[in-house]
Amino acid sequence: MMHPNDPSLRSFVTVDPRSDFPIQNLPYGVFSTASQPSPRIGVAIGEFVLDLAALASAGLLDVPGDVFAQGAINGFMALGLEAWSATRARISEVLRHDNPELRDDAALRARAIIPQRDVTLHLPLQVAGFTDFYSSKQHATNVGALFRDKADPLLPNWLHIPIGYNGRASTVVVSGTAIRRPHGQLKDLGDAGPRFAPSRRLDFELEIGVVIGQASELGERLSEAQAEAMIFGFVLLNDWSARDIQQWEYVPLGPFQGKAFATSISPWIVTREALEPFRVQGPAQEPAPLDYLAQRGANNYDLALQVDLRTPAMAAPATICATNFKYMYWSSVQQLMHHASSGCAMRVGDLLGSGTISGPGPRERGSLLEISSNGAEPLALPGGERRSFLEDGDSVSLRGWCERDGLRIGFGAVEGTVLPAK
Ligand SMILES: O=C(O)/C=C/C(=O)CC(=O)CC(=O)O
Ligand SMILES: [Ca+2]
Ligand SMILES: [Mg+2]
Repeated sequence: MMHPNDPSLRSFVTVDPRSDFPIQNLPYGVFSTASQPSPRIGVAIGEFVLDLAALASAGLLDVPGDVFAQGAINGFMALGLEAWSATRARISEVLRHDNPELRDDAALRARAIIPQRDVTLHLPLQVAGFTDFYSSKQHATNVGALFRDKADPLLPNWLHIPIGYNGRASTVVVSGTAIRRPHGQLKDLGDAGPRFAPSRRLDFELEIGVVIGQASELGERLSEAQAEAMIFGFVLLNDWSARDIQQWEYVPLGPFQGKAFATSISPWIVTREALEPFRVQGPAQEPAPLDYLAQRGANNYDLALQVDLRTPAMAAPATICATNFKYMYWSSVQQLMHHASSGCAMRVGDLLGSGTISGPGPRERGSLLEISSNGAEPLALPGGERRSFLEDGDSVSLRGWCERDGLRIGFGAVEGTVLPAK
C-alpha cells in the first residue's frame, strides 16, 4: 500500500491544485449540517468534508464503536498513535481515484461527501487544558526591547527554559466566533490608580497550537520520543491579548485576564503525520539546553504563516505579516518535555500554544504590539487608515501552509472579528 503522504496519490474527489486539503492532508474536524444537526467527525478533502461517522457505520472504517459520531476528536485521539496512522492510511485508501468502494457507491457518496459550504464547523476538540509558551526568540527580543532593555532584551532565563503559563481552556473558541472587547483594570503611566474599563490596546498573536492526543502519568517525565508520539496534530491559534490589562496585571505571576477572554483556533487539525515531509532543523540552540530538553530529531516545520487584517472600511483584507513556524527557538517537543518535567500530567485534548511567531524580517512580526512598536509607529493600511491596536469591527485572519514541489498541506484559516465592549 502507498503511504498516505505519497505525493503521487490522487483522489476521485476533484481537488484544486491550490487547495489546502489534498488527499495527502486529511485534517480532522467536527461538523454538522442542517439536515443532520448532531456534530460528528470528518476530514477535509478539497472543497468537501468526508463524514467519517457515515463511513464507519457503512463498515468502511475499522474503528471501535461510535468514535467518529462524536462532537470532539478526543475519543479518537485516545486510541493512540497506531490507530491514528492506520485510520489515516485507510481514509486515504477509501478516497483514492482507483478504489471503487466509495467512488462507485452513489448512495453512500451522497451521504458521506458533503460540500464544505453546507456544513457548520465546530471546535474540533474538548480542550482539556491550555498552556501558552513564549518560544520565538525574535518575538521575545522585540517585546523585551519595547518593554525593558533595547540593549539586552532577553530575560536571563529565556535561552535556558521554554517560558510558558497556564491559560484558560474554557475560552478556546473556533474560527468565526466573534471576539468581545474585554473589560479590565487599566492604569496608564501617570494615572494615580487603576480604573475598570474596556481594553484600548487589543491585539492578536499569531501562533500554532499543538494538540496533545495521549495522556502522561502524574510524576512521569517524557523522553523526546515519548513527547513526539503524544502529539496528534496542529492548528492555527490566535491568542487574543489585551496589552493594557496584561501590562498592569502580569507582575509577578504572568498573564491572567489580559489573555483569558478568548483564544481562537482553526477548525481543522492537521495531523503531525501529514506534516512529516516538511520537518526541518530548528535554529541552533546556544547554550545547549539541559539534558532533559536535549533533542536529536529535527522538530521544527517549514510552515508558512500569514496574517490578514480587514477593517470595516476596507474593501479587501491586507496582509500585515508573513513569517514561518521554522524560526521557533524552542520546538513543540521541547515544550512538551518541559511541561511534563516536574511530573505534571498531560491529558488527551491538552492544547499548547507555541507562543507568538515572529521572524527576523520587518514583515515577520506576529502581533500589532511589535508591528506598531507598542503604538509608537502605527501601521498604515491601504485606504489611509492607521492601526496601533485593533478597533471594533476589525477582522483578523491567520493562515498557514506547507508547500513543496506542488504539494500543499494547508491549515485553512482562523478568523475572528472584534465586537464592541459590553
Ligand atoms: O515579555 C513580556 O513582557 C510579554 C510577553 C508577551 O506578552 C508574549 C506572550 O504572550 C507569549 C507569546 O505568545 O509568545
Ligand atoms: Ca501568546
Ligand atoms: Mg488567549
